Amino acid sequence: MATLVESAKKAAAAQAVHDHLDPSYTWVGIGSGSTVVYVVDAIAALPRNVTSKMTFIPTGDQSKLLIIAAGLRLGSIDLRPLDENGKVRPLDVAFDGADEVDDDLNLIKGGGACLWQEKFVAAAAKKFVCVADYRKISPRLCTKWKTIPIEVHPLTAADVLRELRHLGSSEPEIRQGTPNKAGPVVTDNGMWLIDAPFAPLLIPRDLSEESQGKGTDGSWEVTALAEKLKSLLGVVEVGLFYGMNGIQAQNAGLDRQGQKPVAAYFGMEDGRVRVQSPE
Ligand SMILES: O=C(CO)[C@H](O)[C@H](O)COP(=O)(O)O
Repeated sequence: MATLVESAKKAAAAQAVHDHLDPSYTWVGIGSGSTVVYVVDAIAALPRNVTSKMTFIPTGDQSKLLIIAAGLRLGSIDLRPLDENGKVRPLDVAFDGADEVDDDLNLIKGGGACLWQEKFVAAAAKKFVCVADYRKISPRLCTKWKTIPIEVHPLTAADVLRELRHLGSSEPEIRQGTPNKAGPVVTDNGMWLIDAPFAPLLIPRDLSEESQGKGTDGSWEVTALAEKLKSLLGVVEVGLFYGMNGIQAQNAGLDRQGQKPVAAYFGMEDGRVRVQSPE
């Protein structure tokens, strides 16, 4: 029998696919993790004449195998077509899970070690839709999921750990593959992951104009911390999804800048699905 959490994930996935996978779409991003399995199930259950017109772009080896197993057409993020103006055509929609979602739709991702490709796919989509269960809802990031996953080049890991301690992360650690692999987890991109604990992060409305990205107690605002982490030599990507969503970025005339979802779907304990949209 499905557990409460699994039923919640499944309900959220079904609702998100129903609401956001328009039959006219042709390019669809598929994220990573256990919730995305239900997204793929919901898509595979659609009529074949709908899904056969679509190409599915994975965010790593797990989703690549899911797409193939479901009999859907596999594409690759680096093989997107160009539009009539020579610009790379955005994905119509991308679905992915999250480890924590705050009041402002900022996310922590990377619990499944796929964050770099996940961010590339999310940022390449007009609409990125987050699918999760009730455990992921949180007013501020690093409240329930207490560490930020950071993908680093292995040669730089020791230096990045030192820098993280300077930035206020208590005891950042290289993620280990135990018990399935001796030594560090190696990502789909051949990198290592550092899990960096931080005090709960702030969102812009917590701060005054002159705060410069930090609260009076020294806690970081999401964007300020994400940009600081990204600036460290050897950091490939940070598991904070922040800033604008794809639609907001397009409206601002930007390409590939949207990282936040246009909506987060949460399966709840009582069987309902709660939808969180930008305020
Ligand atoms: O970011 C991720 C993988 O890197 C996942 O989307 C995240 O960890 C959520 O996973 P799950 O659906 O299993 O809870």
